[in-house]
Amino acid sequence: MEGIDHLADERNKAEFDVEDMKIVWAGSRHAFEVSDRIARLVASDPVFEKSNRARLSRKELFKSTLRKCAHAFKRIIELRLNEEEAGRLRHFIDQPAYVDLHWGMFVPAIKGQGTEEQQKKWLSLANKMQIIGCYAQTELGHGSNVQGLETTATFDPKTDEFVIHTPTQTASKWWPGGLGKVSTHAVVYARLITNGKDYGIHGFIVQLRSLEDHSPLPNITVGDIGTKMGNGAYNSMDNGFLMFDHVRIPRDQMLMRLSKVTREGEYVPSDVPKQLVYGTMVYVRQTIVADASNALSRAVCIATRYSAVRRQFGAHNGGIETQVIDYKTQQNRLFPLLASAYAFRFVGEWLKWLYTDVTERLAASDFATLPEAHACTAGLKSLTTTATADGIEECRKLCGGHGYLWCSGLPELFAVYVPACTYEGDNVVLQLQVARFLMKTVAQLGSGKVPVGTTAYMGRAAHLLQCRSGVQKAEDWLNPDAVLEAFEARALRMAVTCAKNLSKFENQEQGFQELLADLVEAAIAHCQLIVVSKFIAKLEQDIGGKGVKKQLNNLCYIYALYLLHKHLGDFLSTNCITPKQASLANDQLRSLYTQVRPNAVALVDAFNYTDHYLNSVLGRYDGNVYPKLFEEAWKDPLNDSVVPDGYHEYLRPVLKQQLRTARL
Ligand SMILES: CCCCCCCC/C=C\CCCCC/C=C/C(=O)SCCNC(=O)CCNC(=O)[C@H](O)C(C)(C)COP(=O)(O)OP(=O)(O)OC[C@H]1O[C@@H](n2cnc3c(N)ncnc32)[C@H](O)[C@@H]1OP(=O)(O)O
Ligand SMILES: Cc1cc2nc3c(=O)[nH]c(=O)nc-3n(C[C@H](O)[C@H](O)[C@H](O)COP(=O)(O)OP(=O)(O)OC[C@H]3O[C@@H](n4cnc5c(N)ncnc54)[C@H](O)[C@@H]3O)c2cc1C
Repeated sequence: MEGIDHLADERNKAEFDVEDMKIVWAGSRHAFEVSDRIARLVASDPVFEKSNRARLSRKELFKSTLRKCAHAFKRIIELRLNEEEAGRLRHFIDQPAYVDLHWGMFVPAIKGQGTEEQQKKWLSLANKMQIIGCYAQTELGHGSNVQGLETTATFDPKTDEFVIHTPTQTASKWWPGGLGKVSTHAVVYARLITNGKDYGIHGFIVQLRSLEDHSPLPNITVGDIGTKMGNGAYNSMDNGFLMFDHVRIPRDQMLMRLSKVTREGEYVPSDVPKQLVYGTMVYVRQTIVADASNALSRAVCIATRYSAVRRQFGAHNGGIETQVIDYKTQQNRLFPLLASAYAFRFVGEWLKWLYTDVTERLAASDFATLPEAHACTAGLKSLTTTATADGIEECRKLCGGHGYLWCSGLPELFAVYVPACTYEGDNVVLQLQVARFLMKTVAQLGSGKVPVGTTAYMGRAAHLLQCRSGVQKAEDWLNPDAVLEAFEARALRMAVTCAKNLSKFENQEQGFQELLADLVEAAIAHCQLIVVSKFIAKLEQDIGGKGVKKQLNNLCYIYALYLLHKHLGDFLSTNCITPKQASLANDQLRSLYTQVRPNAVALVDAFNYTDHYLNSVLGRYDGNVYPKLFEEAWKDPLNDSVVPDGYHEYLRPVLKQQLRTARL
């Protein structure tokens, strides 16, 4: 059976050019070529083997992670990989590690918040990995409430130093990745106190461990917070705790790009918005949105290929059974996830553009778009990670019993991914930031201030608050204007209803707390509109390749109509559509599923994942699932011996006892 492509028939059915779709998925030919080359490089290197991760103890897993990171760094230098290639290498190695935080948060925090002088000093060390850093913000007692952090950094003018201190147990840093066992340095967020006054949260570079023997420096207590969910999974990461007992650092280790403390201890506030101290989080949230499509597409690739291989029922007169992918229920669960993977890809591309744009504006002292960038990164991070975590679990169920096996690749993917709903901002807390932004925008309607960017639609409130959908037949739901109008009207009406209910409260903050659940739903409606509108905007671009645009068109409308169906209560209760129009949307959705069906396997092939990266018996490119499931089963340590360890001590006596009792 080796060498046979069990999915060849599926691939032959495709009505578009997969190679062209690969370019669209990657973002450009260049991006495709880099990813393809680096993925193969990783797959062919035995050090990056990962198929046995679940069987390693925590210590073995951690050591193997250190080995992989060291080997990766060696290869990066040997092959002179540039920043983009090195990033892809870490991505395809696919093992959470301290390097994610070093490159993903420590370096960006210094870039964003350090002065030029500080950048020169610290980045030259960090870029060569002569120091390794992490991002130490969250504490045992506070994560979401950043303003509630307790760690203090008190300026001592006598010695020109800050004294970093953990005043209570709840002030201990708790969670930072890479902190537990690896980082030599951290950007520590602490309350800045000078001349007896508390100036709130600021970032400080603090050395934690000796560069000679790696032992913690005096008055620093540091360690790993313990094993996390799932075998393998995120346990390769040393999330840590950290306590300071009056640790002294030079004044120039406060990150001083935004605000400063002078030699005399005078606090010089920033002339830019103080929220820029949160800049690293905005950056990372943007990368997490881009990453959501990676995780979801991976799960969807496994579930789609397996659904084409798997057959149940429907055989007549000894014929073959039905492929489970042909059941409409399977399609109704799987294809919206396939469409979501593509949708998140394109909204991720757009968000990257928005982030670059706001960064350029900030450099030119234009802060006008900062609130929108914060709302978009927070809201889309929340929306895409929630949908991806739920989507991975749905893919596991789509694979039936075998999906529950570790070798399906899905349990580990879920366990690694699901904390994305919490880290970098709890998903509910983040949607509430969007809600605050929306309430402000609604309050300004009619004031002459025209909403722009992702809230531009609110400027058409007069129309959107009273319009009725003009859809009369199922195909009308393929009209972008009809879809956009329905999503815009729903989002606006939900936001306006919240604003009206809010206005009934004398105390606005009290009202906000009372209406939290409705506000989150309004924020989600706004974020879903963004994703739908960016997918539609993508279709307006010049996309070449045989049949590619047609497929993307189908996926776009599956995404939109699936959301409409899922949130029908919103659309009906806000009178944006009628029950008849909802039913027509459903008819159109079923028709789209039929059109996507012959292309499904090719649409996941377009992700161009190697078998190494997928690490899934069910998602193998060749579809040769059953013999490989047996191979994996035989590898399990329980099958090392025919009679298990413990038989003589614990099984035999029980069996014998039962036998004796039966004879009596
Ligand atoms: C790291 C590698 C990345 C690679 C990713 C790809 C692969 C991923 C795979 C694996 C890697 C995983 C790595 C995980 C690492 C995880 C790291 C972390 O979790 S770090 C810690 C993150 N912590 C948080 O996110 C905390 C959440 N809380 C907050 O952000 C804030 O406190 C808040 C809840 C948003 C605000 O609280 P509050 O209302 O108290 O606000 P204030 O602080 O008083 O501020 C009020 C005004 O400021 C505005 N605001 C708030 N945040 C921002 C911002 N970021 N930018 C701009 N403006 C902001 C807010 O809107 C208020 O405005 P006004 O109303 O006053 O106008
Ligand atoms: C795997 C992982 C890696 C991490 N890595 C890092 C790292 O590298 N560096 C770092 O500094 N931190 C890190 N963190 C910490 C992470 O950022 C926080 O856990 C996260 O911000 C959530 O904060 P919390 O734990 O305080 O949750 P809490 O705020 O305690 O949330 C608990 C519950 O309360 C709800 N809630 C809280 N506030 C409100 C509110 N205002 N309104 C309504 N509901 C609310 C939440 O929705 C949630 O349901 C990591 C966490 C994890 C899980």
